[in-house]
Amino acid sequence: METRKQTHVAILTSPGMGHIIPSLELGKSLVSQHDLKVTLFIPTTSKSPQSSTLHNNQDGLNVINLPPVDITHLVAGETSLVVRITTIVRESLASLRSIIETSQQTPTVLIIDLFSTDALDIADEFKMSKYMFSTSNMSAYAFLAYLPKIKRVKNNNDLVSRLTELVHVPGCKPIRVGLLADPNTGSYGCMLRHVTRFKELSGVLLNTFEDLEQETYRALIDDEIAELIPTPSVYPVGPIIKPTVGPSKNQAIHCLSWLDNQPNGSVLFVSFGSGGSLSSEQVTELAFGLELSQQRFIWVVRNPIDFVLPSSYYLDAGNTKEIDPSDFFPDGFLARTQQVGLVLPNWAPQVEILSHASVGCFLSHCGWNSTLESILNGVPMIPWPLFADQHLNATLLSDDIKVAARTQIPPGKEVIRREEIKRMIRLVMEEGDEEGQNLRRRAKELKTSALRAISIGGSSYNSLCQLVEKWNTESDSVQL
Ligand SMILES: O=c1ccn([C@@H]2O[C@H](COP(=O)(O)OP(=O)(O)O[C@H]3O[C@H](CO)[C@@H](O)[C@H](O)[C@H]3O)[C@@H](O)[C@H]2O)c(=O)[nH]1
Repeated sequence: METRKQTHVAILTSPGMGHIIPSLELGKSLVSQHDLKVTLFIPTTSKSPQSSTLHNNQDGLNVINLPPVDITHLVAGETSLVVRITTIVRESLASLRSIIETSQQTPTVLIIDLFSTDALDIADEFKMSKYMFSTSNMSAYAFLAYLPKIKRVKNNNDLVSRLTELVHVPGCKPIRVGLLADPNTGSYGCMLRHVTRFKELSGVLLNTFEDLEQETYRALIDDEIAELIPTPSVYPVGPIIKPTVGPSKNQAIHCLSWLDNQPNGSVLFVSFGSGGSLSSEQVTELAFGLELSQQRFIWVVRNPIDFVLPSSYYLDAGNTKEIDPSDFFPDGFLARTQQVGLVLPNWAPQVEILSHASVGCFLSHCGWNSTLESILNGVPMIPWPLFADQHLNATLLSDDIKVAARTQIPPGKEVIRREEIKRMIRLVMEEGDEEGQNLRRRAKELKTSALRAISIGGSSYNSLCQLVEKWNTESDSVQL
């Protein structure tokens, strides 16, 4: 009997670990659980980190780093990250097209991410079905899908005032416009261009699960509301998170063995995602806040945004030193906290840390991957949003899902003071605090419900099966 050819799915992610990591995990799961053939395309620049760290050792999954593109002349002076990322993707499309054109088995499905909608033209050319993998939460997606419906503004003054305007996306909690798409930056127009192409998609895979965002999910599948939010079919398929990621072995062993020696639930993990940095003043306050809280901690530290490297750094020929926290920490901080704290420069094996029994709380910038990783490991959070969807995620976690402390982070660029940081940490970490107990209980419940969603027969598992079946049927008919 002739065996059917595996369905070939292409995934195009925009560069940035927050998108690459979940896209890779989606690819792995389509290969290992659903027997598809997957090619993941990653646009790069000469400055891109080597994604060989992304553990690709699976038959059926091909990870292709597209040739590096140079966008410096195209975005000179442009500060918007969204515009930069969009440009990198757009400049990589010629390479993507030629790889697809010459591939032995043309993919029948193309899954893009939010910043890759320009690739939909290639999908049209090669008659591939068009899907998007949204790496953020469902409310963010609903908001973006609704964006074209929001009345356009006339001038710059209007733009500024709209930052704080509440948008009532049907069926969802009101969202401040500026939280997701700052109309004062180039990102707004660029985002609008991406979201107006959502209507071309056959479906959107969301890295979340039904039980986590029930209200929004109901709105998105409600026929009446669908008239108002121009969105294709949605498929919550998450949490899709990575099991491990690229730290050097020594670093992993060191921090994990340090955790082995700490009591259960006693360590606060502090990290701001793949690119988040604080100001020097804020780093100082956080250091003192940690010290005042008298809790154990692991802190993944980056050079502060406004930090000027010491002159010795430039004088040192061939300097490979990337970061030395003692250059910017308060005097004596490392010595005073060495019995209780571990400072890791730049990067840590986050998932391993979060899954360790000694970790009791995650102080996080609330990137959606970090959020899902915390949820899947039953760890309550202290939200410290910095940019993009993170404020929205933080509100969701504190007010709706109730797995994160309610923080009093001042609006704008104000600094969070050490006393407030100490208060938040103690609230979650100390045994006796009722609010902390509730958060820990809720974190356990969510872990159970997240695990249920991705297990065989669970809502996310079924959603993905439904899609795969559709893709297989379509692919079979192409091959006939
Ligand atoms: O030291 C580190 C730091 C990060 N990570 C991993 O890197 C990923 C980071 O992703 P995320 O938590 O989502 O943060 P960002 O990198 O900031 O992600 C971008 O993309 C996300 C998904 O769209 C958005 O929610 C964020 O706001 C946006 O900044 C996670 O898997 C982490 O486990 C590590 O393994 N070690």
